Amino acid sequence: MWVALEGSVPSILSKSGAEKTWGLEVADGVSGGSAEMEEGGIKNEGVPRFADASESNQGLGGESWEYVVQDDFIWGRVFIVILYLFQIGNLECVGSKKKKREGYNMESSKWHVEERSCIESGSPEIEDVPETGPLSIIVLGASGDLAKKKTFPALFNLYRQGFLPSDQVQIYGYARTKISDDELRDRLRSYLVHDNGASPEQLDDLSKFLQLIKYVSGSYDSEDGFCLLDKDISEHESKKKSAEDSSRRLFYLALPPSVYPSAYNIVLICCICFLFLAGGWTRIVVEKPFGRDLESAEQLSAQIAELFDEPQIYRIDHYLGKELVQNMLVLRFANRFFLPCWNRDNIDNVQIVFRENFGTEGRGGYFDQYGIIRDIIQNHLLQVFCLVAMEKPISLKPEHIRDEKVKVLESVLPINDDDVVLGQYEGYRDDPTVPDHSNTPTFATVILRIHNERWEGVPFIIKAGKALNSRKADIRVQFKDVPGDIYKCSKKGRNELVIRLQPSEAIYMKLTVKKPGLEMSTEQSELDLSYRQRYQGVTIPEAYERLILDTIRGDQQHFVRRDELKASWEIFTPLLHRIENGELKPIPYKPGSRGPTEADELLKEAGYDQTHGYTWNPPSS
Ligand SMILES: NC(=O)C1=CN([C@@H]2O[C@H](COP(=O)(O)OP(=O)(O)OC[C@H]3O[C@@H](n4cnc5c(N)ncnc54)[C@H](OP(=O)(O)O)[C@@H]3O)[C@@H](O)[C@H]2O)C=CC1
Ligand SMILES: O=C1O[C@H](COP(=O)(O)O)[C@@H](O)[C@H](O)[C@H]1O
Repeated sequence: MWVALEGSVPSILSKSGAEKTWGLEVADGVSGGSAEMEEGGIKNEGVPRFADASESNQGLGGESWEYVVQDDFIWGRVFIVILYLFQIGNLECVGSKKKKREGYNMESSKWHVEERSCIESGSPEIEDVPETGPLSIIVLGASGDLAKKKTFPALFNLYRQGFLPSDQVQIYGYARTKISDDELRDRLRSYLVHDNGASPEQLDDLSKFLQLIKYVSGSYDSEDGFCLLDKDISEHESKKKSAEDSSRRLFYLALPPSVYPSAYNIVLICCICFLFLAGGWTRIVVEKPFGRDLESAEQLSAQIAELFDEPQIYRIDHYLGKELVQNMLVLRFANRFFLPCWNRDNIDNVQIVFRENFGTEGRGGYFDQYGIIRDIIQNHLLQVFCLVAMEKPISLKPEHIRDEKVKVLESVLPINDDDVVLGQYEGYRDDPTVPDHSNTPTFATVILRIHNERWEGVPFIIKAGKALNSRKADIRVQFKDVPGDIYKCSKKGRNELVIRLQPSEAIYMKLTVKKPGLEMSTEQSELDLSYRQRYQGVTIPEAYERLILDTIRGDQQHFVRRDELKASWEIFTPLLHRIENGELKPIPYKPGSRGPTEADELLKEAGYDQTHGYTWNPPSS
């Protein structure tokens, strides 16, 4: 007999045969329920759903896993969950609540705002729970690069600003590496404050913050480490909780994506009892790249959807946490200037550009499996593209915004090979972890074309490259020439709105003015909103800091929804497969250059008119 629990899968993954079985072996006697096969995978209906092994859920076509419970610890939890469910009485009711809560119509593959409003009122673990009470932040992969460079520093900054009060928060690092609490703290120290230049106050905060961190060593395919982790979390919760408090568990997967499926399992075991009994919430943050192409991304999405509700899943894209990316919708929709001219009648072309002046630097092995399109374009730049090109959402509700993002992604036409230039910097293959004949692009320019009323005919030129001549990311909206131009402005250059995402955040508008003096001549100048100058003394938060805070607050606006992810992979998968099949080859370029000259030619062909003799320099003070 097998029991499948909604959103909850017990311990121990063991590979099974051709069938995927989410189940938990229990004593005979419980029966009923059914597994329902729907698009994108299996949805568990009702909580819990009981099914014989013979009628267990069918696989998704990929690898299959069987969950088998191995110890009393889990048994205890299952028993408690069943008791709880009987206590609340109506199992069907819970199941339908879940369905509404998810708001995802599997038949049409669409999210429905109406249903999502049920989420707001009907999702106890997301909306109805006060955002107070013990908060456990669990960083899986705590020994890794992302954790030390981004996750823990972001947590430290949040702590310093009072968002992680020590009377509520405990931070856990989890990884296989066998180190002590203090060893992890020592590893992190230099990433949290600079050795020289830290104030006594910072150092004091640092030592208090480090005391909030505990480390648990364990694997993802046995329950030992997890049991320890869970025990610790439960102790923390019972110590810090008062009667009205709820428990909050945030799992941050700072792990290679290949580990995700087994990590979800661990996370679930951690949550199963507490979720039902303590009335708190569990959220899970997953990093990009989420899949390698449409099929693998959908498979990962189906796996995670079997275990968690969409409102619990935070697919992080740190570009969505950057100040000027977050400003994009404000700029577009809160300014009368831009509303009437943001369209094909006025805009000639749009560029979204990411450049780095260093190569893959020790990450060659990882990078070579993905390439620049998967590393930067399919996620970071495409998210920026959505914010530039989407229609105005009905409101600022996360679902309204994400609905518009999906719509514009779905309006992108298939990419034409003539609209692509790929490059690979010379020396990339010298990295011992990169194969000698690697066809992986480290540079790409791709033109996206949108088939809708606003943008028909306007090329969106998306460019990203490593080992180029500078490090910057910006959005460049180039306007058309002035009709009936009496000043011959177009000879000097077109109007451009530039949003400099980094470094030196700025928004500037290139425009034609009269050259000061006695003569009547024109020149290019700019209206310049340089953040450093305009917002002196204001610290711009790090992207991760902002996004982690959003996860604690339960705000999904700046996270990627499942259907967004699918639509983004639909755009790039055919191109990626052509590259993998060797149908498209990267052109070599010199490190420190602008990339292949063919990319500049493509830019010109697309209509971009470069302003010669004009450069914008960020103000020095
Ligand atoms: N690093 C970065 O700057 C960025 C990373 N990301 C994403 O963040 C995630 C983590 O990246 P990063 O920290 O660089 O990755 P790492 O390669 O540093 O891996 C993180 C940790 O995961 C554990 N790990 C590695 N391989 C396995 C395995 N096969 N099975 C179980 N555990 C494993 C290791 O810990 P241990 O051996 O101790 O268990 C390691 O310390 C990835 O999805 C990456 O794409 C996204 C943006 C930027
Ligand atoms: O996700 C990634 O982003 C970084 C660039 O991030 P940024 O915030 O410094 O612009 C990139 O270096 C890395 O290759 C990629 O995985």
